[in-house]
Amino acid sequence: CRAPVLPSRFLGTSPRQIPMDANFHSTTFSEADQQRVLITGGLGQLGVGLASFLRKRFGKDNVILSDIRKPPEHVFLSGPFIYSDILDYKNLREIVVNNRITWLFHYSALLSAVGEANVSLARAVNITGLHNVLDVAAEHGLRLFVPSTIGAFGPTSPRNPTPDLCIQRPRTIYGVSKVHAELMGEYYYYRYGLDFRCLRYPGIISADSQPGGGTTDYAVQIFHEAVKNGRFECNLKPDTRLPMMYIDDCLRATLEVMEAPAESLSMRTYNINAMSFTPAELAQEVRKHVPELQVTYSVDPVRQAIAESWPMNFDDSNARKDWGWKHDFDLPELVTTMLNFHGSESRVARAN
Ligand SMILES: NC(=O)c1ccc[n+]([C@@H]2O[C@H](COP(=O)([O-])OP(=O)(O)OC[C@H]3O[C@@H](n4cnc5c(N)ncnc54)[C@H](O)[C@@H]3O)[C@@H](O)[C@H]2O)c1
Ligand SMILES: C[C@@H](O)[C@H](N)C(=O)O
Repeated sequence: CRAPVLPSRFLGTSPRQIPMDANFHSTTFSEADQQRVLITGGLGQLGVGLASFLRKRFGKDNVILSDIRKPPEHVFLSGPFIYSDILDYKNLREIVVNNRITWLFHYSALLSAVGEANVSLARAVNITGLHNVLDVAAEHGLRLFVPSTIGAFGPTSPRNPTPDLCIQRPRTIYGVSKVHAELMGEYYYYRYGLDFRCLRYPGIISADSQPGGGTTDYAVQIFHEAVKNGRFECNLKPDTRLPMMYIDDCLRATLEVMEAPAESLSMRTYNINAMSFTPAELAQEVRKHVPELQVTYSVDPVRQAIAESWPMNFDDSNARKDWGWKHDFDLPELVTTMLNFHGSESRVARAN
């Protein structure tokens, strides 16, 4: 039984509690249909693509991208951008109120490898920042999406395949903070009625954005290097198997779970998957198009230890059953799409 009574931090200067029968969504039906979206941490590998995807659905001006970094010109010109530090609770609340936000996609985070290099910052951004986002979302009746990751599992989880519900004892601050996010989001759902939705992403592969310091980054970098100079030095061992997904599938899954009817969701946190491969298998597929590609291995012990504690294959049968998740890109389509993008980019660069 859910009791939407919010703790006193909500409503800031007015410490009154919201009664049990409060109507969080005071908008009319037609207003509710037109979402106003905020994306935090939007200048990383995934946020700009998400903004462009959501703008096609909700209109350019209804999707606000935010970050603490300065946006490149093409991003600044492509739609609304504002500064938002998720560690600043009042600023976050002001943005939500002034822009009448209804949906929040919380992408700010320090990823697995950079998190291990700066644990206190990762703890602040990934845990304190999440608390701010949860409180603002609960206070203003937002639908909240928080991505989790294959990194939310650890060496004692079943790794091949990894189901939705199993032991989660990750050994990185990134993984610990993501398990915390999953549990806090679910707690706010049961305790306060927050419409929290969460997908555990595999390693995401994108053509026009750079990864932000994770363990799966090699699977993006190999394409840049293969096209640019025909050589790639991989920081994981050739037989390290990890679940992966092309960015278009990831962004589509994110919108699909946000639009799924509440009654179709038997859980609040779902695994999603597309493919699973090793560096050697990826290199072999790339060589079908770039036969001269040479791959050498110079293993980063931090990333290798992380990868060896993560799932090898992801069981996403609940997402497929509950809300019809289905990926489009397997390894051959991924490689062709990535090489087409980088090939045409380098042809343009050579022509200029
Ligand atoms: N990329 C992947 O492979 C992958 C896989 C699984 C889950 N995820 C999750 O998806 C989300 C987006 O991932 P990404 O790859 O785009 O990450 P990223 O590291 O590329 O970008 C994160 C962004 O957060 C911003 N940020 C840092 N501190 C902030 C603060 N105090 N306030 C506001 N913003 C701040 C950074 O400036 C950066 O632009 C993350 O939560 C990540 O955990 C990503
Ligand atoms: C898998 C994911 O969460 C991220 N790409 C990382 O490697 O840290």
